[in-house]
Amino acid sequence: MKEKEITRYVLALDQGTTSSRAIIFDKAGAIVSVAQKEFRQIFPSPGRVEHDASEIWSSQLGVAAEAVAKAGLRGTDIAAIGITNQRETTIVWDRHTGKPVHNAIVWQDRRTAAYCDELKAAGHGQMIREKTGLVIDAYFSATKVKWILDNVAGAREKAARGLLAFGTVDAWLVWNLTDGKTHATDITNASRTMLFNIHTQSWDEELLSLFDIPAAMLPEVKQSSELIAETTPSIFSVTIPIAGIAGDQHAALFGQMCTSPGMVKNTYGTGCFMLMNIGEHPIISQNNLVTTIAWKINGKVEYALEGSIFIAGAVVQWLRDGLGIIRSSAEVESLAAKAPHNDGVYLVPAFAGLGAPHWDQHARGTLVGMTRGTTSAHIARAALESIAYQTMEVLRAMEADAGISIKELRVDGGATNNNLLMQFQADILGTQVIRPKITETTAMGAAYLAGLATGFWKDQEEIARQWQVDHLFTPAGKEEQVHKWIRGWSHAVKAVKAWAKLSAQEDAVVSQ
Ligand SMILES: Nc1ncnc2c1ncn2[C@@H]1O[C@H](COP(=O)(O)OP(=O)(O)O)[C@@H](O)[C@H]1O
Ligand SMILES: O=P(O)(O)OC[C@H](O)CO
Repeated sequence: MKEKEITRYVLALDQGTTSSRAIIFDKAGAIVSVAQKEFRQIFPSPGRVEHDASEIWSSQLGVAAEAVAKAGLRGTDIAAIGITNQRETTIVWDRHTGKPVHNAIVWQDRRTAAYCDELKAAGHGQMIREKTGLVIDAYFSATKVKWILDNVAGAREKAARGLLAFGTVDAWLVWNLTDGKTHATDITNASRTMLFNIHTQSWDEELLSLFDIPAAMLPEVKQSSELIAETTPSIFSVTIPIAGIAGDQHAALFGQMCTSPGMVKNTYGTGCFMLMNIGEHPIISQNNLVTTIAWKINGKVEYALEGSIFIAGAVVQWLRDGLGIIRSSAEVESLAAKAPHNDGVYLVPAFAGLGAPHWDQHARGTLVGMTRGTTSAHIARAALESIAYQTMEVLRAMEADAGISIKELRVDGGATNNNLLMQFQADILGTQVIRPKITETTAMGAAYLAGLATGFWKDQEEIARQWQVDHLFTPAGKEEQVHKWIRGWSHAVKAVKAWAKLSAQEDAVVSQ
C-alpha cells in the first residue's frame, strides 16, 4: 500500500520590537495558526530603551509552542523554521552561563548619540558609509556593543578572553534554540551592525578596532536561506532545521516578493521601514538613505536601499498610552475621521530623533499650528498624517537615488489596517499603494527563506504565485491641495530642526 503523504508546515518566528510572534504556514502560503505575546518595554531614562533578553527568548519559545499546539501539530510536522527579528538590537551574553550581561539595548535607544557625534566630528563618516552602507547613528549596533563593554564591570576583559558573545536578536534565538551550540547570524542582520563590510561580506577589522570590539565576540555569518543549525531536541521533541534568517524588513521585502530591482515595500509597524530592491550592485545613497544587504540566497547577494523612520505606529501607541485620547490603536481611524482636514495642525513625532532622510539625533517631537479650535481629532489626524509624510520623504529620496519614478508601493504591518492612512498615503504620494491579502509578510518572508533552503518550496517562481492583492489605494488628492499640505509638513520639520539646533547649542553652553 502506498504510504499516505504527510502534510508538513513551516514555522516562522517573528521577534518584533513590541511582541514575539510565531506563525505556521502551509505549502500554499496560507496561515495555519498564529500566537503572539507582548513583552516589557524598559525605559530606564529618557532616550534609553531596553528589553530583557531572557523575556525575548521565553516569550518567543512560548508562542512557538502555542502556535504548534493551536494548529494541532507536533514537532515532526514542522519541516523547517525561519527566523526574522527586530534588527540592530544588541545582546551580549556569557558563553559559559548563556546569561546576558546587560539588558538588550534596543534599536531605538539613543544613549550613544553623543559618541556618534564625536565619530562624525572626527571624520569617520565617509569610511563607515563606504564600507557598511550606513550613516553614523546610535540606531546601529556597533556603538551599543561598545557601550556594554565600556559600562558593564568586567565585560571588556571577559570579551577579550573570548568569554562573551555578541548577537542581534536572531543570533540570540539561534543560540537558545540550539542550547548554546550555534553562534550564528545571517548576512542581513550583520549588515545592520556597522561592523560588517557589505562589499567584502565580512566583519571589518578597521571598524572592530575603531569601536574596540574583539572579533572573538562575533557570530558566524550565514546566508539568509541555508541550513544554519538544528534545534535542540528538548524543545520540540525532535530536531528541526533552522533554515532561514533575515532581519524583519529584509524578510518583509522577500515576503512581498520585491525580488526585482526597483520594487519597493514599506512596513508600517512601530517604525516605518521602506526598502527598495537594487539588485546585485550596491548604490551608495546621495540622499541620506542607507544601503543594506537584501538577502543572500544560493551564494548570490542582492542589495537594497532603505529609509528607516523611527516613529510610525508608535505615534498611535502614544495617543493611546501617553495622551489617552484613544483606547485602542484601531480607534485612531474613527477619531481622525472626525476632522476632515488637519486645519493646519502638524505633528512631527521625532520622539527618538529623526531618521531618514534627516538623521537628526537631537530632534524631538513637535506639535505645531494649533488654534483654539484644535481638537483631539485634529491631533489624531496629524499623528496619522505624520506617518504618511515621513514615508513620502523617504520615497522621494529613493526615487532620486535610483533615478526612477516609483509607480507602486507594496505595504504591510499593523498600521496598514488603517484605510484612512493608506488612502492619505496614496493621495500625497501620487503613487498606487497596494496592500496584499497576507500582511504578515515579515513572517512569510522568513518562512519562504527557510522553506526554499529545505526544498519545501521548489523555487521563487512557486512562491511568487502565492502573493495576492487585497486592496489597491489609488491617488485621489487634488494636486494644488496636496502641494499645500506638503508645504505645511516641510515647515513643521524645519521648526523641529530649528528647535533641536537651539537646544543643542544651549546644552553646549551649559556644559562649558
Ligand atoms: N488601525 C491602526 N491604525 C494605525 N496604527 C495602528 C493600527 N493598528 C495597529 N497600529 C499600530 O501598528 C503597530 C503594530 O504593528 P506591528 O506590525 O505589529 O508592529 P511591530 O512589528 O513593530 O511590533 C503599533 O504601533 C500600533 O499602534
Ligand atoms: O520590530 P519592528 O517591526 O518595529 O522592526 C524594527 C526594525 O527592524 C528596526 O530596524
